Amino acid sequence: MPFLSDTASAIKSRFGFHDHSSDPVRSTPGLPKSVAKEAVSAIRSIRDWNDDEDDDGKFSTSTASSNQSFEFREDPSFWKDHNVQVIIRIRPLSNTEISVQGYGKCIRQESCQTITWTGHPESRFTFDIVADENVSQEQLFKVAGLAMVDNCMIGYNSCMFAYGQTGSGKTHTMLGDIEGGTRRHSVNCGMTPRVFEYLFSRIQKEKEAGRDEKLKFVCKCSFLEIYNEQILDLLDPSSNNLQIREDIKKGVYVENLKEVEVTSARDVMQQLIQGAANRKVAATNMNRASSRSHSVFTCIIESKRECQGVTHHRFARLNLVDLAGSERQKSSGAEGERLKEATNINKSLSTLGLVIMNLVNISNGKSLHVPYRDSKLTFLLQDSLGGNSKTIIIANVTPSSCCSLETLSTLKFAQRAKFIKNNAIVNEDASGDVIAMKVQIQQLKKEVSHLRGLVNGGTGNQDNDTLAGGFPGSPGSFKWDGPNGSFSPFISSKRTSQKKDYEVALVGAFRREKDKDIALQALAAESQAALQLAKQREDEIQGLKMRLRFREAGIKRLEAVACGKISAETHLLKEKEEHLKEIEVLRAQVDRNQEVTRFAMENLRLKEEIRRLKSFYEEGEREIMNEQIMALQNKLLDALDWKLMHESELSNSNMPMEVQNDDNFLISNQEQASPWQSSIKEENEFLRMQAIQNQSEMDTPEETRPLP
Ligand SMILES: Nc1ncnc2c1ncn2[C@@H]1O[C@H](COP(=O)(O)OP(=O)(O)OP(=O)(O)O)[C@@H](O)[C@H]1O
Repeated sequence: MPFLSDTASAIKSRFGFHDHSSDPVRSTPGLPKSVAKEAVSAIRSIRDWNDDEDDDGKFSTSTASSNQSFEFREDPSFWKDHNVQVIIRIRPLSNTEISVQGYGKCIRQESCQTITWTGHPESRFTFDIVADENVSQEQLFKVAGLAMVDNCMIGYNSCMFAYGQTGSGKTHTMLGDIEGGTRRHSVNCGMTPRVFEYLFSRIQKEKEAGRDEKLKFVCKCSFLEIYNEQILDLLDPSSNNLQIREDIKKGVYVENLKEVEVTSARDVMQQLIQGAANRKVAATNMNRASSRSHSVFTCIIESKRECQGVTHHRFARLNLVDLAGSERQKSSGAEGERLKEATNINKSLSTLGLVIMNLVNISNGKSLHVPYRDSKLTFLLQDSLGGNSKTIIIANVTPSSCCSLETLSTLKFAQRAKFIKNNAIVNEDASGDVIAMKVQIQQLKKEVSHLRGLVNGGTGNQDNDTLAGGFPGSPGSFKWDGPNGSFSPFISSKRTSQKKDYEVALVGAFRREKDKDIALQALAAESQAALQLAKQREDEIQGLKMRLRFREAGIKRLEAVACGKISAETHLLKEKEEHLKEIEVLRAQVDRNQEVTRFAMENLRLKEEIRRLKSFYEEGEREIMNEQIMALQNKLLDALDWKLMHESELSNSNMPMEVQNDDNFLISNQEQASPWQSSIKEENEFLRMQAIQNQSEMDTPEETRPLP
């Protein structure tokens, strides 16, 4: 079983550190170039981030002491194919739990992805990652947080939810020890500070790498709390009951929510500490625990890159959400504000559950309304649930058997969430000054025209902006032939003959296909006939049985006649009646005689054969054969003409000049040569007549041809 001592190398390989150090993008084929470029810089940043990591070695030492641990086995290309990731985080047993319930546990981890709830009945769950109690804050960040920041840098909206019952470790996961500073100061600092430390280190690297591109980043943070279906601004506690608005341009946003520009992880830490303190004060003032409210820390990351006069604008929203405790709030006995609070907390979480359930059903093909607007939380985070976002859900559980049912409920929630399908897109657009755009359009036009030129004749006239020559495949257009785009009349005639060959092949193929169809039909008819034969046999057996019964009845009657029980007359009448019936049965059998069936089948087959031959003759190949025969005939006629011409020349050239001018002598000379010449002539004439006759026969329709 794999141990966490392997985790560091697993994480390294996940991000392609050792194998593809020179070309890290190779592990993610098919990425667009810009995204690939981002990935390269992301991986470089991770490497740098990893290099100055002070507790890298601690993974193995801290986990070596554990009983049984599992490595994180996340697919390196996970976010390329998925938009929602569900992680289970198991926290260690607390002293209180040990004192109440001892070391009894309600869950058993089976692998780095599976976990079994050991209650009754035992239930096994599979998730993207199961992080056991030995997984440190740093490890969890490296598996979940790094990728989330990378996604944001590419321009994807990202969201991380911490879900679980009170005390299961949500705040520990999302914030952890923030008073102690970032990871450099405290091993217990949670996801949020680590995320921002990494985010700003990446921004710094990007800026350094793209100095010539005038790269600018603007990050703005906000921090809010939803309690009792009311929104409180944690960065400005004087404004509460803020309203959620929706705008085509902005999407869903909180009106009048304070946004603070941050330029470093330290800035973010300040805001986080400030917000957390305000949350505590608000909770004390209202006499309630902070676990009854949801907190949402949002950072909007905008980047502007100027390149050749065009501004590329990228935008990503990062939401880090610490949800209220998922246990059911007791409303029995509660009155007034407490009752309202219990109802609202249940409402927001049950709406979250319903939204997830409906999203799962929708992904299974059902058409359902998703009640995003039924709670402030789901309305605000609707993009993160089934929308334009890459979302991570960390479901926190306690292993203690004293919280068995709550843990089961969290596992079930997480299981459902696994089926949510988001549709994340890169938020990017480009704008620029008109002249730069025009230049670009002009260049693109030239490129298009150049390519068209290549397609239409190989000259690739760059200045030709028109569509001269037509599109490839249109009549009169030439096809591009090979990389040099050559074209010649020889190729054209070759193509024509090739075309003819293809036509011939096609006709043959069609004919063969038709033959097969006919053969299939014949087989079907044969099987039909066989079925009929079987039925006929069945009928025959029935007939024989009937005749047997008649015979038995006859014997019985004869016995009765012998005993004097019935008269001979009655017997004969009955016998006659039965014989008539038997004759009917036999007649029916004769009608369905085997021989008849065989002949019928033979008949059927012959009919098909005739049809097939007829179609073969009438279609396709008949014409081709005719054409071929005609071509041969023509060649024969040409050859004969040539032969005749040359023979007459030959005979003339054999004569002496003086003799040629003498008519009498010519005649006598002709007479001299006549036996040999006339036989050749006759032969030629015969062949010529034969050829002409053949040709006229070919031209005459079949029906009108005389019978041989
Ligand atoms: N993975 C962990 N490792 C060590 N300690 C943990 C871990 N998870 C939680 N704890 C500790 O458990 C206690 C409860 O955790 P935490 O306050 O984060 O729970 P919570 O789910 O946020 O509760 P609430 O809903 O009340 O805010 C804290 O003392 C925390 O330090």
